[in-house]
Amino acid sequence: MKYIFIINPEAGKEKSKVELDNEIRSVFKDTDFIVEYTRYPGHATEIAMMYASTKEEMIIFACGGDGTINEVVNGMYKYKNAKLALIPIGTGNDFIKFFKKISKDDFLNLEGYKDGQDLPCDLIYSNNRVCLNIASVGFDARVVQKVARFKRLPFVNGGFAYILSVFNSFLASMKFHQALKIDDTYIGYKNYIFIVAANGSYYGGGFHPTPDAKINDGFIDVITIDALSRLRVMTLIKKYKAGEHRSFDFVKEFRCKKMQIIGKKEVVLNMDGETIKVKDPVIEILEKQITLYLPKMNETAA
Ligand SMILES: Nc1ncnc2c1ncn2[C@@H]1O[C@H](COP(=O)(O)OP(=O)(O)OP(=O)(O)O)[C@@H](O)[C@H]1O
Repeated sequence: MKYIFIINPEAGKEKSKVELDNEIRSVFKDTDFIVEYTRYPGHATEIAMMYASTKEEMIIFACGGDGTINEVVNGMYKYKNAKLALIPIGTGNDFIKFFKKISKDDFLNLEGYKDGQDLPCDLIYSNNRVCLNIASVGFDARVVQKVARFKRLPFVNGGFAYILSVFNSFLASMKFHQALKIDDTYIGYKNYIFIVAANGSYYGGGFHPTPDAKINDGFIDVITIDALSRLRVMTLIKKYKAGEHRSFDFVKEFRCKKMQIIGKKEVVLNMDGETIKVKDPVIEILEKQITLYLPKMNETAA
């Protein structure tokens, strides 16, 4: 078995990359391991693909935040010889919050991977890309898209870019006029704030849109939020963050294998923090497409 560590030196701030590097060299010293550092956005996809396509049995460790996981998954998901492990040294690390019985410290403890366990996991597919966690269209996708733009400004770091982006998106129209196709059911045009298609259950720094979503059940959990006034949105954000929004009549839930978001114009589609502009995206589940390699724990993870 080969162990490939792909480290994003720009991710998060907590765990020092030097410390992680030393730990890898100490814990994995008697194994066949390689440590690679990303040098630019998108590089983790290239590295993961380069190794996974050799067809050798391997575990690829995505060391970073959710953006790094997304890049690594996109490079390796077609190759069954490669499993994915997660070392959450990013800022939000929302994907791993799905695992109630494995803490962030467990994921960070390299010793735990000597005797880990496999969990086949679904992926969400759209427009030649996959994501492990959550895809969305509407207000939150716009926020993600604008963060990247604000980050390019001088003296603007990630946190400030996020605040600027939320503020800016809040001032723009918050109505997205879309029709939906959920499996074979057509739902006519309506104004939404956003539409979330989830495999995992947390995103955006701890928001909990789909508390019942399971990463290995073969389904996409969809929630839609109808257009509301800005004041109403502000009063409800806390409930949305806590996952307590589902009883409101402006929230609808669906579970499906495939959906389409239909509109007159292109939409911004967010897939785990990566955004693309597309017309009428089809979003579908790829059942058990990837194997997660989880650190040792006492009970089953999902
Ligand atoms: N060497 C690099 N220089 C600049 N950016 C990089 C480099 N390597 C990777 N990136 C980019 O860094 C971005 C942020 O990474 P990531 O999402 O993993 O960390 P984070 O934002 O701290 O965590 P989270 O998404 O969990 O909040 C990714 O979009 C990735 O493309």
